[in-house]
Amino acid sequence: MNAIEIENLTKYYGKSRGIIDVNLEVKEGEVFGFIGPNGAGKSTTIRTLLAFIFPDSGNAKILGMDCLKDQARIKMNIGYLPSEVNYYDDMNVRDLLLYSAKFYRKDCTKRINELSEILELDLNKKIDSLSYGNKKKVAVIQSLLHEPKLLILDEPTGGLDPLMQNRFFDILKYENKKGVTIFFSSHILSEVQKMCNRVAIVKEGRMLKVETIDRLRGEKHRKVMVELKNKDDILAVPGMRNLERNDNNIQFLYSGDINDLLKKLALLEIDNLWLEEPSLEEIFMHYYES
Ligand SMILES: Nc1ncnc2c1ncn2[C@@H]1O[C@H](COP(=O)(O)OP(=O)(O)OP(=O)(O)O)[C@@H](O)[C@H]1O
Repeated sequence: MNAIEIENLTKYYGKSRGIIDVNLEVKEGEVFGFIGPNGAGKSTTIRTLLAFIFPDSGNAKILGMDCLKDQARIKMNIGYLPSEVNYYDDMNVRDLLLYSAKFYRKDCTKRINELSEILELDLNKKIDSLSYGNKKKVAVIQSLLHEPKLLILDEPTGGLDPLMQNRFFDILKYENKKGVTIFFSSHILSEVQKMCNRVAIVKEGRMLKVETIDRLRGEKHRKVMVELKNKDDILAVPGMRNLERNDNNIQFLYSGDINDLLKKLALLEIDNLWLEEPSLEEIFMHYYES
């Protein structure tokens, strides 16, 4: 079964575009990344899934349940971490977490204690007195305390320092090993690379591509930098893209046969040559550029 199924989902805010015709399937047990620049439509997709806002057209299912009709049942089975956390309350952290646990009709005390220990969060502190990062930890625990089958995380690492980000990722890896599906949005490629099996790329409200991380890497993109002796020489090989040229220096991404490239290069006088593995950021860049 798919943990998430989105079909032709469209949402406008008045006349302005939120998301257009988004289709997506996330399989049970996957760690799925949802990546795109600011304003691409990640949060809109997630908020529509959670029925915080309503789509203009299309539909979505979570764990086989309809996102609009079955939203109460869905909320019992998923954990959600919003990108921005806001708490205004003079409760202490423990009471707030126990209060949210009541919604699930479960005793979550042990789990709250374990998670707060891993994240070094003092449960006796008043929620109002916490820094943003510590409030984010409260939200992380809130999303996990009832042992949900699916975690929906909207830019989850914002506000957590690098040590806590690592602990958080360790928690996610552990949960995933237990079978929990994880769907998380991010504009930070390295964290997607670290965590995900598959990734969907979203741009200007539309889905551009769904790809496995292995495939993206396996497409054998190479970053090529050539310093030519003669600035008028031309280098053109099928498979070149993101070409940047500055007098004698040429830089591009190459996904063709390396032998074809070497044959072309052998015809030119070259001062220097670098071949590198591009970062995912560089591989993705052409999806983001028009
Ligand atoms: N409440 C709103 N009213 C009007 N337009 C909105 C609203 N929320 C989002 N939008 C618009 O919808 C589009 C998608 O925004 P969304 O927040 O979903 O993107 P995002 O990918 O989550 O970006 P970010 O990383 O900046 O949160 C943007 O053009 C944004 O301006």
